[in-house]
Amino acid sequence: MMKQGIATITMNPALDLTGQLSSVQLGEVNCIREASLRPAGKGVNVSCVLADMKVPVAATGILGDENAQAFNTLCANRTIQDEFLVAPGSTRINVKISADQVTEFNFPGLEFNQSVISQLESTIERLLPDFSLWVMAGSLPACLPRDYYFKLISHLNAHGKKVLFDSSGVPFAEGIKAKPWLIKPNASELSDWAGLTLESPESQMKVARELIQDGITHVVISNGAQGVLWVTATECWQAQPPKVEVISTVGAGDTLVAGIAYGLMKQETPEQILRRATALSACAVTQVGVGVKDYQQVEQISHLIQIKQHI
Ligand SMILES: Nc1ncnc2c1ncn2[C@@H]1O[C@H](COP(=O)(O)OP(=O)(O)O)[C@@H](O)[C@H]1O
Ligand SMILES: O=P(O)(O)OC[C@H]1O[C@](O)(COP(=O)(O)O)[C@@H](O)[C@@H]1O
Repeated sequence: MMKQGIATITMNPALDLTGQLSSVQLGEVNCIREASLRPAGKGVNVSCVLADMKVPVAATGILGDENAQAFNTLCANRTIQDEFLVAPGSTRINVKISADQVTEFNFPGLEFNQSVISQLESTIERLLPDFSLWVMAGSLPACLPRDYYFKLISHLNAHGKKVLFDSSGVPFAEGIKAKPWLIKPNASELSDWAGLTLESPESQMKVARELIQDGITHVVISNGAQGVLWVTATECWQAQPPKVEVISTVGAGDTLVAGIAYGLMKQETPEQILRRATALSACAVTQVGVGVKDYQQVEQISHLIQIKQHI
């Protein structure tokens, strides 16, 4: 029987090695004040937030067998259905340095062969009857063809599934050709794709409407501290978070995706969905690592989100 839950696919998971210091001196020795190493990657992060919100969630993707344990433990601790496959080698480590701003180093990822790709595809096949909402997020490791998301999204679409897709660069450009149900580029990823500088809500809305005409249902554009613009064929909503203390912006986009997925799954109104999702992502930047740490803080911030509907 179909579960009321969400499945996530992370083709390129990562351990995030996060360090904090007051300022980075390029070309010098920089001593890190606080450090942490956590299992992450876009779909993994989305899964953590959803699991914290008590959504049944299954997470799949391909890990390196040398450091898969951290992900397996995360799934066990957060009650995430662990559907990860392993291939020989090490899952990549991405480095995130928080100083006056965050500098991120995202590494290319694991190399694996066709046999593990076939295992992943069989896993997806097995999960298909259980989940109607699928989140596919992040980069693609170099061993996969650049249009691999096109293939996966087309397959899920053919089975009547709703795909929430968040990627960048060529994998994003190729993936959206399959018309996922929802996409969540940030403003700069959308600008890169369009070959334009999309700074104003009006210019973003125009490009979003073109994508919608082409067959995508929801275009959610995230804009850092400036919030979110959500466009459908008939509506356009904008959310502005309040000013918050920023500790790390890593995982803010993934938290937003989780919040939107949650509200859509619960069939809430666009305003309810956007208010909570924006609050969740604003709270995410006040902490290191993803997850809902303080529900009261989310509730308080949700009342401070300014929502506007464009007519
Ligand atoms: N400085 C900030 N203050 C409040 N909310 C923020 C801040 N930065 C990000 N957010 C929230 O997180 C969402 C995603 O952040 P963004 O940086 O646009 O995504 P991505 O991580 O995908 O690049 C934003 O739309 C916003 O709601
Ligand atoms: O798959 P990519 O695009 O290389 O990104 C992976 C990185 O993005 C993150 O998922 C964070 O993403 P967001 O800041 O966009 O939410 C990190 O945990 C991870 O290191």
